[in-house]
Amino acid sequence: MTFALPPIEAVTDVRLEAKLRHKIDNKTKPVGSLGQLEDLALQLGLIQRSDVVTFQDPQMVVFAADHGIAADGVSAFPQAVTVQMVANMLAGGAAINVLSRQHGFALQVVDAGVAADLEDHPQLIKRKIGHGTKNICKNPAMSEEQLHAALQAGADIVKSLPGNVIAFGEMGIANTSSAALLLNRLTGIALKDATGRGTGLTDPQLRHKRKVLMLAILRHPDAVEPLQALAALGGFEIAMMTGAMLQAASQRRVILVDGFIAGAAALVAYKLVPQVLHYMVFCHRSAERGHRLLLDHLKARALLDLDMRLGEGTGALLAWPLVQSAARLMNEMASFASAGISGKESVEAAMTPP
Ligand SMILES: O=C(O)c1ccc[n+]([C@@H]2O[C@H](COP(=O)([O-])O)[C@@H](O)[C@H]2O)c1
Ligand SMILES: Cc1cc2nc[nH]c2cc1C
Repeated sequence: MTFALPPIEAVTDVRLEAKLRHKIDNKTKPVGSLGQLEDLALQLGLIQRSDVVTFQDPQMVVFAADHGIAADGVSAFPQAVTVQMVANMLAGGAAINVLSRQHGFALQVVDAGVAADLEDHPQLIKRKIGHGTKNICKNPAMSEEQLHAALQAGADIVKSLPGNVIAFGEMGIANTSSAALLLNRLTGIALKDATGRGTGLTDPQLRHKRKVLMLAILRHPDAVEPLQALAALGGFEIAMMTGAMLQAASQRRVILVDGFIAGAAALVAYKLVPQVLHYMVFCHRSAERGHRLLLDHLKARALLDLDMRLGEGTGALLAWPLVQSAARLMNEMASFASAGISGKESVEAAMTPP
């Protein structure tokens, strides 16, 4: 089975963009004074092809999987934490549960490739591609067949979910290693700079991680195209998020991107279909070293910078009130004309000698 890249429309409607800019610029505020929220309002309007932005049934999806490279001591935590944290999420106790409840997001957890098997649960979507990836220091993470199955599963999951906003999070011990390797391979950013402390490595542990990742990258010299790199260096959750993001964009849904690992999936999706970027809101900048460089590469600016590095989708949901505010400001704020407020033209006229 080969995953067919879904068609994604660019949101470049010049007339609509002019209309939206006019609406935003004529609101009762100095032009540009709502800063990044104005760009966000414009983006939301372009995605929804309307100057009134509405959100329905927001979805939070956490993709979980294990990584063979965890055996090489690249994470501060053991592989078993992946399944344990999935169980915590299904019991309602993880940070992402708290934030999903707070912000009214329906939460689903996807078993994309957790090493252990999980019991059925109403919030668990079982799409296991394998029991963890192979150790990428020795082998490609997954076969081509597994890669395409993961991309397709991600797209299927999005198709099965309602709503027009979807937030992407993940859980997978050692997945900052895959994210760093993908960042290096797809952008040329130095591996040393792409590699960070993840769940909290000490200095000597970080040095060890860098050595291990150098071996891993040298093991896959030919995996240069995005899909080849994803199969060789990625993870089941990263590949599934990539397919899911592409599908979400093809359905013109707003994509809320969490931290470094969700960002790596976004990067792969962008390298496959650049227009996908129009649908993405980069919600926060993680403390993980490579995330800043990843966002710079995408010329993206995140909404929040709170030194967070948890993953799960937590940064995405913390930014949600800002996304809602951008929409409401666009929808509800008065214009100079409707409020009867003088524009700066009257001052300019007074300053011009008759
Ligand atoms: O989202 C981030 O930016 C982020 C940064 C560092 C760590 N994490 C989370 O921590 C795990 C990966 O860290 P590590 O050290 O095991 O590679 C994984 O479960 C991620 O959700 C997440
Ligand atoms: C406890 C814990 C919770 C997490 N949530 C996402 N990644 C995580 C990694 C660890 C180690």
